[in-house]
Amino acid sequence: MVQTVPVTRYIAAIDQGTTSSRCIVFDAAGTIVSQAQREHGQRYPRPGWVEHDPVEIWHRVEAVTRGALDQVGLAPADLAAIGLTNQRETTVLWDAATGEPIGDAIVWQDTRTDKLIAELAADGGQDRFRDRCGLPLATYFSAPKIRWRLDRDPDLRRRAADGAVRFGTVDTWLIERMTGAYLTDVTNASRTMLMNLATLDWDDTLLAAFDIPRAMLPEIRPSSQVYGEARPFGGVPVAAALGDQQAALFGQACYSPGEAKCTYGTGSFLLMHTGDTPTPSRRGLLTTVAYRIGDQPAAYALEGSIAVTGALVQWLRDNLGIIGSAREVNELAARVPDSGGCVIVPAFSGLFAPHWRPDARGVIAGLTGFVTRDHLARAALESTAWQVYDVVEAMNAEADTDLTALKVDGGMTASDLLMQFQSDVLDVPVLRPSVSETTCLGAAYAAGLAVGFWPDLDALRANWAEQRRWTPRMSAAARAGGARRWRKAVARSLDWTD
Ligand SMILES: Nc1ncnc2c1ncn2[C@@H]1O[C@H](COP(=O)(O)OP(=O)(O)O)[C@@H](O)[C@H]1O
Ligand SMILES: O=P(O)(O)OC[C@H](O)CO
Repeated sequence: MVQTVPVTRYIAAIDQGTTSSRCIVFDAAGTIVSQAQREHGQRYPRPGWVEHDPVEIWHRVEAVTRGALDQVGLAPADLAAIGLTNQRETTVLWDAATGEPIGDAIVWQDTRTDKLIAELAADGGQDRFRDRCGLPLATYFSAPKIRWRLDRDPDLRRRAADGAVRFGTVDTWLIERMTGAYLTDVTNASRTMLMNLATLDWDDTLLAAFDIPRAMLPEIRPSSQVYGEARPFGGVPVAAALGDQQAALFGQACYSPGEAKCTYGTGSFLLMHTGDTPTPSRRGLLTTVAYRIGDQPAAYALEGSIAVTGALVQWLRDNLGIIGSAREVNELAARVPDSGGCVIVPAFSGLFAPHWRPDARGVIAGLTGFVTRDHLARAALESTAWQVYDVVEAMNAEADTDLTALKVDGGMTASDLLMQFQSDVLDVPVLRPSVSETTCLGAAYAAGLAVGFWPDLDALRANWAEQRRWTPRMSAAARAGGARRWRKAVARSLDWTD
């Protein structure tokens, strides 16, 4: 019998995130073979504005992809496919003929569209488009960012209507650079506020409400499908794209209704798989597409998006200087048994899920002469857990079934204190997998499925292994007392801006 020796044995996943781009090469067991990472610049031209240079992002992506291959002496021919995952909602415009960006990308955190959002919400309320796109009116999503650009440049609007200007989320921008194809994956499209969740196509009512021409939008495609050949990387098939939070859900093998993960980074994002029909939310969660594999029906998720979690730790480091590194927050917090009655609500850019209150601003409540920087460090970590608690409460009520365990990933899961406190306040086990790079892993899985590198979801599920588990230790009375104090602090953060 003649044995065939496979010549391509790896999948590369590119994760283009808010602060950095990374590329991780995985083998068939889902084990990391190599990785490279590079940061890109954050531009803050005015208060509340956040921009990225799309060309710089592309150069970082090129560099990390080559870097990850070079580290272990791999050539593009050793790859079966490339999978892409990306920061979501961030809005790029470029010239259809030249491919050159028109201005910088407007990042998801940017709040310049707050007046436009207030005007749109004045006519029908914040939830007026929820039944179509699953999202509340918020500065977070792409549609208001596109509209802001078109409103300020009549010539741009005219060219956009003629198809001479292209809009894309970061997946679209990078896929066009790699393959020449102009398309978006359905999970990214579901974050624009322009896609209808039922038809999975651009929605004429939403396009009219935001005054955005269809001619400037890409074709919506499944998340796992060969899109084209990556010309700068030896023609390897680009075979998946997913928003980064959906990719983490996929990498955590949450393939059945009720399975959930939370990714703790700059912000934190909890997604629960809800099956193959969209579940509407009446409690401030987002209804979003989880993934779509080829021509199979799409899977949907409920999402609780929290804008500021790890960013608060960075703020303690960079703005207050009470810690020298993110890791140090744990050393301070561990010196005290509790936060000394102090509660931080880090509503730096309003509160996202489940409150959606752009008028909120950060507060430190309960200050007394007793409170030290150790208590502040502890309160900072606890604020992450309480924000996730709010989202889980909404999720339980919405899904009509209580979460029984939470899979976690992301940079903040390095904090043992936070993970224990999270398990305590949620009263469920918190599980961290052996491969913590779930975002890249999810993109690799989706690409691998498209090219037959992995046969099916069962094979991917078999790769998931628990590395660490935290179980609840807190009394019900302590949990209830903490929740009460948290709710009072949240109430004090509201109605701050005019
Ligand atoms: N040991 C730690 N304890 C607490 N927070 C941490 C720790 N290490 C990193 N962080 C926080 O986690 C975030 C980085 O996580 P990461 O998953 O890389 O984020 P992102 O993908 O959003 O850039 C930073 O905001 C940092 O403050
Ligand atoms: O790039 P991250 O990890 O900060 O994720 C950003 C989210 O996709 C925003 O919705």
